[in-house]
Amino acid sequence: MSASISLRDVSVHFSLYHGGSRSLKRALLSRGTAGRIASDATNRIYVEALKDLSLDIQHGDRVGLIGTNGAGKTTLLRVLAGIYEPTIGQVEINGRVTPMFDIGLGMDMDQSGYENIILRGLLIGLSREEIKKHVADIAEFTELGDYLHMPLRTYSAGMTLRLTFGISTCIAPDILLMDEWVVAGDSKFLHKAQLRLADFIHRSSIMFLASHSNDLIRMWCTKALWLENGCLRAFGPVDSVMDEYQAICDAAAKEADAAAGLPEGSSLAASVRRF
Ligand SMILES: Nc1ncnc2c1ncn2[C@@H]1O[C@H](COP(=O)(O)OP(=O)(O)OP(=O)(O)O)[C@@H](O)[C@H]1O
Repeated sequence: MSASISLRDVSVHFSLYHGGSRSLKRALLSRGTAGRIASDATNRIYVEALKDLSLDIQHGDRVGLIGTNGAGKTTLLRVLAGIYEPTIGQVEINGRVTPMFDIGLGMDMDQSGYENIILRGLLIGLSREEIKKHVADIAEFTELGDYLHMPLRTYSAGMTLRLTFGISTCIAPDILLMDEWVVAGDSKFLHKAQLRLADFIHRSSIMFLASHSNDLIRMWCTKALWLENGCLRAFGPVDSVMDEYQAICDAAAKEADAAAGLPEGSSLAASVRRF
């Protein structure tokens, strides 16, 4: 079966307040957050995290999600993972979705590493029989040894990462959803993880990677999807979308430098480029 994703007029709203404080409501609406905060006929105030998004993603697409802070990247990943239901619109997904962005999702701090392998395995759509076949491989990859018998609350953050990563990458994914932390690290473990990840991504049919790093997007993706204030600003071949995006980021950086009286190419410019 070939994997595919179709989104039709998808919007996601997060309710903020209902009725109540008029002054707070007025303050929020007047700020507007670039038009993101709205209210409906029943006085409900909400954020439009995604707005009228329509998309068709085909087998083989490796999609980089770009946009400034709050653009809607994580919300879109969560919609694709089935964590959020769209408030409006339809999502159709063919293929098994493997989310790799909420590291703690599906993990129980009071259960052992081995028990968590089963819990998270079930979360990523495996049956108990399938999970059992992968336990030895996951245990070997994590190098956690006897710690796998200990409760997760006794693990360091790095040990938890090894476990989560080992479990999530044990199967060939149809649709892989990632945040940049998965590919951006440079510790000894992450170097080892990158080899496994490269193979994992290669075996996936569709991949989404949300990142603020233009280099990572160009390295891993074939297409880029640019979100702006929850709306689709551009979607197409990675180089053409990234060139346009980078030009906008560079212009914003220049403007910020000029406003701050800094020379071009300063650290302020660099930080605007990153975000
Ligand atoms: N649970 C929530 N409740 C209320 N508002 C939310 C919630 N989650 C996200 N938002 C709002 O939705 C918008 C999109 O957020 P989202 O986290 O998807 O952005 P993002 O592009 O992933 O940002 P970043 O790059 O900073 O991680 C933001 O305005 C954010 O404040």
